Amino acid sequence: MMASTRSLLRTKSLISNLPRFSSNYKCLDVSVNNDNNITTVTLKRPPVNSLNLDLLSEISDVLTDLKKSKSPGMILTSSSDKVFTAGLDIMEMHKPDPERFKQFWYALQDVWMKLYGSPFPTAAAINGHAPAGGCLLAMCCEYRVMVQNFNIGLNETQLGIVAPIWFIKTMLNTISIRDTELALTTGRLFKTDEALAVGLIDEMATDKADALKKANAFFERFEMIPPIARAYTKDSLRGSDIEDLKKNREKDIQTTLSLITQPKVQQGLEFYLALLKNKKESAA
Ligand SMILES: CC/C=C\CC/C=C/CC(=O)SCCNC(=O)CCNC(=O)[C@H](O)C(C)(C)COP(=O)(O)OP(=O)(O)OC[C@H]1O[C@@H](n2cnc3c(N)ncnc32)[C@H](O)[C@@H]1OP(=O)(O)O
Repeated sequence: MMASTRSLLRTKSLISNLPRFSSNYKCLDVSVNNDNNITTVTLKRPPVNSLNLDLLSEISDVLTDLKKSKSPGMILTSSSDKVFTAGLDIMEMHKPDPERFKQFWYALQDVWMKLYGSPFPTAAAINGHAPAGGCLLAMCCEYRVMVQNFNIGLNETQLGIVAPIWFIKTMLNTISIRDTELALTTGRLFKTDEALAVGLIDEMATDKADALKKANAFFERFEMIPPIARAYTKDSLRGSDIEDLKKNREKDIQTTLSLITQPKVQQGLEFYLALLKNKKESAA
């Protein structure tokens, strides 16, 4: 075979393996780094990237595309300069329509299973606050770099809600049992340096560019590691958590719906929403 034909075939096979991303994402920017083929997925749902059904569905789709295309890795970050994501969209939980809530929760479960269990390596460049569901997404990644002077943590109890067991398992996969218990029962939000001290993040960064540089450097660790060995090892560590949710998926949806619709929980959410609004008014 002529050298030029061989190189053409190689190029064709490379092209067919490249991730094909929908250009129709409304709440995400997706770009591939030409130097290392790592995909950066940027959350882009102003003002605070709260995770509603639309955003979760798009994240789920992009994770499917990355898996199909055998991506060498993904970085998750935000287009905001102060919020990574504010967690679940409280409006999806406040006076929810039951059918919509079920779809919303199903989409969240999907994102968790795909991100926590992704065969490709993942890093979060956390360039802003990451409370609750924001912390969950970051913890699903294998490596976290966080810009100084922001907050991260599972603060659900502060809202009068309970973090589901799979949120808890994700934190247990990240920090110690003791620190998880203290953090969850008090709904603690860690400052960046405090998060580093307990191992909730792996590195601090001065700004987003520094966070992206450090996140990109993480993937160099796998250059000499066969992807299949890497993926199986990750699955050995995380797979049983995912299996547990798969088995209990419907029950998890029903339990969450019945908890979230309790009058006391709804009052707590209303109070919390009012606090957010008051904060804005008193700052003005
Ligand atoms: C019962 C068991 C069942 C279920 C368990 C459910 C698990 C839930 C996990 C979650 O993720 S719950 C969500 C928890 N999230 C938070 O506690 C974060 C709340 N937000 C903030 O603390 C702040 O907004 C911020 C630090 C992220 C950003 O602060 P700042 O930049 O100053 O922005 P504002 O506070 O002025 O917010 C702008 C705008 O956005 C609205 N907003 C904020 N967070 C959310 C949210 N999570 N969902 C929906 N909307 C949110 C906020 O009210 C403002 O709205 P305006 O209309 O006043 O502009």
